[in-house]
Order: sequence, then C-alpha cells, then structure tokens
Amino acid sequence: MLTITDARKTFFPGTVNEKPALRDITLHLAPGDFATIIGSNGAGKSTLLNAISGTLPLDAGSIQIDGIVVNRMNDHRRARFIGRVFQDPSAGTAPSLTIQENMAIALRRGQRRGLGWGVTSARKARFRDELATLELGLENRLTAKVGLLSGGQRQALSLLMATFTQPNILLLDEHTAALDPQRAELVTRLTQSVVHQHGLTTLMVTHNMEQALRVGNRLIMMHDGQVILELDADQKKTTTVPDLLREFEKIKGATLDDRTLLS
Ligand SMILES: Nc1ncnc2c1ncn2[C@@H]1O[C@H](COP(=O)(O)OP(=O)(O)OP(=O)(O)O)[C@@H](O)[C@H]1O
Repeated sequence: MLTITDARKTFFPGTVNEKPALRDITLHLAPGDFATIIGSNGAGKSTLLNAISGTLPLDAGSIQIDGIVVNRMNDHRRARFIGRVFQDPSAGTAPSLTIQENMAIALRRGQRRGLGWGVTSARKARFRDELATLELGLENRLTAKVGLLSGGQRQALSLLMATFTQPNILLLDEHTAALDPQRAELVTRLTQSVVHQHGLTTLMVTHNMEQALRVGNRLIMMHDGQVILELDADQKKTTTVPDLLREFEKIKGATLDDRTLLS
C-alpha cells in the first residue's frame, strides 16, 4: 500500500546550516495499517508526511502508493491518493465558507477538472448523512460558516473531509495537539472509527506517547531523520510509556524524560 524506500532529504545542503531531515528512511505499510509516529523535536516526522503528500520533494529515494511511484507526481495529482489533517484546526478548512461549501470543495479534490463544486441537493443529503456520523449536530448546520465552529468541531470536519473521498493514505499531523483533552479524546475516537470504517491506511504523528501506544496497530519512533524503533500490534499491547522511554535511551544512548519526548 505505502512503500517508502531510502527516502532522503537534507535542508540547506552544502552550507553551514545543512540539516539532514530524512536519512534513508525505508518503511512499508500494508493495506489498513494504522501507524503512529513519535519522536523528539526535529526528528523528521513532519518532513516525512510532507514528502508523502508531495509538498516537499525528496533528494533521493522513492514513495509508492498502491504500487504507483508518486514522488515525481505533482501534489495536485497526488491529492486523490492522500487525505491529510493538520495540527492547526484552521488549516484544513476555509473559515469564510459554509460547512456545505467546504465539503463540496473537498469532494472535488483530486477529481478531473471542470467538475463543478456546487452544492446540489443530492450532495446536501450526502453531507448531512456524513456529518451525522460525527454525532456533533453539524448535520443541522450545513449553512453555518466554518469559522464559527470550535476547534474540535473543525478538526472533526477536517477529518471527515479528508476521508470521505476514501483516500489510499490518511496523514494525521498532530491533529489533536491543539485541542483540550476532552476534545482531543473525541477527535481520537472519531479518527479510530473513520479509519476502521473505511479500512484506511494511516500515519498519525503525535507527541502523546500514551495515545501512540493505544491507537493503531503499529508504532514508529523516529530520531534525527531515522526510524529507530518499530512495534507491531502485539508489542504495542505489552509496551508502556516508561518502556518506550527506556528503549529510546538504550538506542540513542541519551537520557530523556517523558517531557522531552512529549514536548
Ligand atoms: N522547510 C524547512 N527548511 C529548513 N529546515 C527545515 C524545514 N523543515 C524542517 N526543517 C528541519 O528539518 C528537521 C526535521 O524537521 P521536522 O519538522 O520534520 O521535525 P518533526 O519531527 O516534525 O519535529 P516537531 O516534533 O518539532 O514538529 C528539523 O531540524 C527542522 O528544523
């Protein structure tokens, strides 16, 4: 489903500011895999997601989605393969447009040119049904401006918009980090249910190690542009947050506390 081979990215190469952000990353996700990604600040997590989504070209290596090499495809063509939700609730939606207008635009993502994004009555009915699954009452607010929604409501809507065209890959970049604990938990639950419902292959970056262990069937730990630890579903079940910290110390020879990895 997703195969990343020897992905390399260095910012400002050949200068004093040279920063290798991805050092020959190789990673394979099977269809339906849900991998959480943790790691210290600057480990390369967002760079990896940017490379997959096409907002950042790789220096070397390849990214394949369903056997198709996508890393030379422009991000518009790649959009039909990928759904993405960002940390900032305002990043995934247009605040001055209504819920139904935002959804109509999302529906058009990656489709051929010329297809209108108008809000037809058939689409409205579909949007209502989709919104009802969130259980936030948004199905009765189709004409409300998205800028009026709370952060949690916007992230739930972004999640829905990122997934209702059934992308091959769902990328979640700390999408619950800006929410209060209660809303973060709600969006985490919705994420699990949407991923499960559509069988989506998912990569979720988080700084919350407890969440990283609890959610999904795989865990990837990155440090300094490399994958330094991978856990499968069985290993995740028997691993605790202190175990993860110990593992990090052992692998990197570093001494960390929970705050360092969470910060
Ligand atoms: N556009 C850019 N230009 C220059 N350097 C960059 C750019 N994007 C990222 N970097 C650098 O590449 C390294 C990896 O950054 P990245 O944002 O991928 O880390 P991260 O693991 O997502 O970190 P965090 O958890 O702090 O968000 C960092 O040293 C960062 O400063």
